[in-house]
Amino acid sequence: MPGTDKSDRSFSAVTDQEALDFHARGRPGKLEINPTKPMATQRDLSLAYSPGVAVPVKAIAEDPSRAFDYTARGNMVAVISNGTAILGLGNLGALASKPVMEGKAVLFKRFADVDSIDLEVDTENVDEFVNCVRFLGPSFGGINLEDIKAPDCFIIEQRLREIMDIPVFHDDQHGTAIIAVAGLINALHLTGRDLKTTRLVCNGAGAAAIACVELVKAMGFAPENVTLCDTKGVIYKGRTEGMNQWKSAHAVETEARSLADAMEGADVVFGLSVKGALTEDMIRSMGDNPIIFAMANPDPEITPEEVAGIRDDAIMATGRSDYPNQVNNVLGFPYIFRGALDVRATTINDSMKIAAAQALADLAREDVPDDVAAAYQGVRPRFGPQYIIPVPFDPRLISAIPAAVAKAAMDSGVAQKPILNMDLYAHELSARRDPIASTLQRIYERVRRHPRRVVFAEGEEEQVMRAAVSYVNQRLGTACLLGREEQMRETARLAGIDLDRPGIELVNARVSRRVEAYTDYLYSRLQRKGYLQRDCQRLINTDRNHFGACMVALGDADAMVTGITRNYSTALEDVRRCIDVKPGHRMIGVSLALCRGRTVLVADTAVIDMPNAEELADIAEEASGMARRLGYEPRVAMLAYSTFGHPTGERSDRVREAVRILDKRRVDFEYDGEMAADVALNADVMEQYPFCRLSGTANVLVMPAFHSASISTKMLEELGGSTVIGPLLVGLDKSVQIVSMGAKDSDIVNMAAIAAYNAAS
Ligand SMILES: NC(=O)C1=CN([C@@H]2O[C@H](COP(=O)(O)OP(=O)(O)OC[C@H]3O[C@@H](n4cnc5c(N)ncnc54)[C@H](OP(=O)(O)O)[C@@H]3O)[C@@H](O)[C@H]2O)C=CC1
Ligand SMILES: CC(=O)C(=O)O
Ligand SMILES: [Mg+2]
Repeated sequence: MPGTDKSDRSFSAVTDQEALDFHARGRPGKLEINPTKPMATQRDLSLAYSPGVAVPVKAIAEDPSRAFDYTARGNMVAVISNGTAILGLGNLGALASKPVMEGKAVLFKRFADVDSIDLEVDTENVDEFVNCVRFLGPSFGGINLEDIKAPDCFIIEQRLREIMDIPVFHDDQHGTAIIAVAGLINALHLTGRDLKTTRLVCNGAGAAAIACVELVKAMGFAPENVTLCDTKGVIYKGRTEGMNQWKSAHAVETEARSLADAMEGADVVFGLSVKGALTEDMIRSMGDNPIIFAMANPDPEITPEEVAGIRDDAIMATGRSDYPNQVNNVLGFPYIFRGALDVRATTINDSMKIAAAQALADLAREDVPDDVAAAYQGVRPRFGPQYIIPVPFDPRLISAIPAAVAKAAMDSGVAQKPILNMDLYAHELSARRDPIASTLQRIYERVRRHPRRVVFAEGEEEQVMRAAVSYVNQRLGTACLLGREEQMRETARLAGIDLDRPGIELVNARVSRRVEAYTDYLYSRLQRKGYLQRDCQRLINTDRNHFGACMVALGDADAMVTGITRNYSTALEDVRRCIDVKPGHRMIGVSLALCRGRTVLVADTAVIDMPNAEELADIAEEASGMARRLGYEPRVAMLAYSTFGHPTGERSDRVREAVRILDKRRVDFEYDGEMAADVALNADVMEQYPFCRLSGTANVLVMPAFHSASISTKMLEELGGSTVIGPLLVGLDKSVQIVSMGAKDSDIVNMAAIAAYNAAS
């Protein structure tokens, strides 16, 4: 079959403990609320609260549409569940559904910049549930119903749609149907099938299943070719047991009574039931080139490995992210609501759903550009059986799907605020993408393609062990944990960490056969700096930074990460005794600051205390090289307290001189200065200097000295709510990264991945 690649689980599953730790760490759960206006002064309080707040209150009372101007309503969606059908886990109650609902709320934000809050409603009574939700309408721009069992979900959604004037969308029905249909359109195309004669069996007759079969019939499937099955078997005409009106509407005349009967010769099977519901015999009995969407979560009705074991002509999809072809409603709900909110749609109608499905299907057929390939494990996918649908991290989704949905809303007359310039809208949509996620994604995917052996020097620390396990689980390479084996095993046992897995190596410096080689190497470097052979031997035997750095220096490992037990400068001194600066380069620290959707690189945040003009020019060169390696085209601002000569002062002269040096060096990136931070970062302020050579606001900030770099990045983090990654060490001959003391396991993995990435580049 064209385009078939070897089936490949793209990245690791997580352990139960990792999942619990992830949710428990820091502030428990996955969500918090942040104000969007300052609330610092008496005046702020007077504006935000009494008396100022009375003004928008009266305006909204006069004209309800003003709520979209003066409140968060227009970008706010509630994810509401009673927990009666949580994923494929069944009815576990409202409270137990909260992790899933928080997760959906976070996905709204992450993928489409929609603010979202989860609401768990503790009732299984349909009237109570409807009443609860209907009165919440003024709070939200949309309602996303989730994991409510059939048939209650049909009644609830229908009634809420009738009484509410905002979009009400049951994700498990329509979200799932839209994505499944998008995948199906492409799978039918690849197998050359005509949908009028294609036979589909759907196992499960609940929320997701009923919506899917309704949509495939709306697409043109013949009703007699679509067979629904539930726990009682085939839903045939005349069946009475376990029926309801929604199932009856899809009952067929057939002799088949069991799922196995129905599957014989079928072209397509949709699994929307529970783990393991499809057997190998059933799959064997299907027609040629069968299309198998096993969509139960978290575990599918049958696994891709099981299918691959019995036939090689199937197009296989699951609801999970760790197999190719993820048919999951995460591809739909964030973007569908984004489009609906942006045109202030009163509802999400069939035209909008079909537009979303078609846009998704079309996207999978397009060539994948370079910057998108990273989202696909760095392997550029080609439309085919292993790639019938884009992955959730595909950065094109945010512009393609909402635009299609918004246009369909306008064309079908449900948009209250039409978009006038669709090109501009597509551009605005792309700007909503979270840039750090793409950057880290790119780094991780590149390392996955070139897995690296990384030394985790502080291997006895619990969070370092967790980071090492995560590094290996994510298929980034081998993790060498340095430490005393007994100590590491005991700590791991107490913390419930499993170190006995392929890819984790425990390295004890005291008994290593490489001690002699490392000692000789270190002695050759330090003998004229006051060190005796036995001093070097002691360093190698007892100091893990020295041992680890020598592993990297002598090629026994590709990269190293350290830093949680020692301050940065001490760790750096240890490393520098073993590793040189790359010839022709200067060692600096670059921090990545991510704030309100913007990423800036700040340098030098680690090494040179008070750089002279020459050194500032070097910093600009190193930082711009790093920016390029991370996928940014550098626009470097040489920062000072003054801008282009005013006010004057010795510190600014040095920065101005650095700009002249860069001019002489004829470097191949944009730079200018000296300039103040607001000129560098604010386009309106920059406009006051029309001669400024930067083509846009700066994305690389060269600070005049270490102290200003360190102070400003820490302030950004503590006061500005920015995420700061780094300092990343740049310019060393071998790849080493130093985390800050007390770093969390997730920070350590990120740094290990960056170290591995630098080793590869
Ligand atoms: N990939 C995705 O994006 C999505 C996947 N899903 C998955 O679909 C499944 C169903 O979810 P949802 O529709 O919301 O839940 P519902 O509770 O509404 O429906 C469940 C349906 O599954 C049927 N069922 C349960 N066990 C079996 C079995 N062994 N054989 C045949 N049918 C069975 C039930 O039959 P009966 O009517 O006889 O009780 C019922 O019809 C879940 O696994 C969920 O994770 C859901 C939404 C999105
Ligand atoms: C994905 C989803 O919504 C579900 O499995 O219920
Ligand atoms: Mg769901």
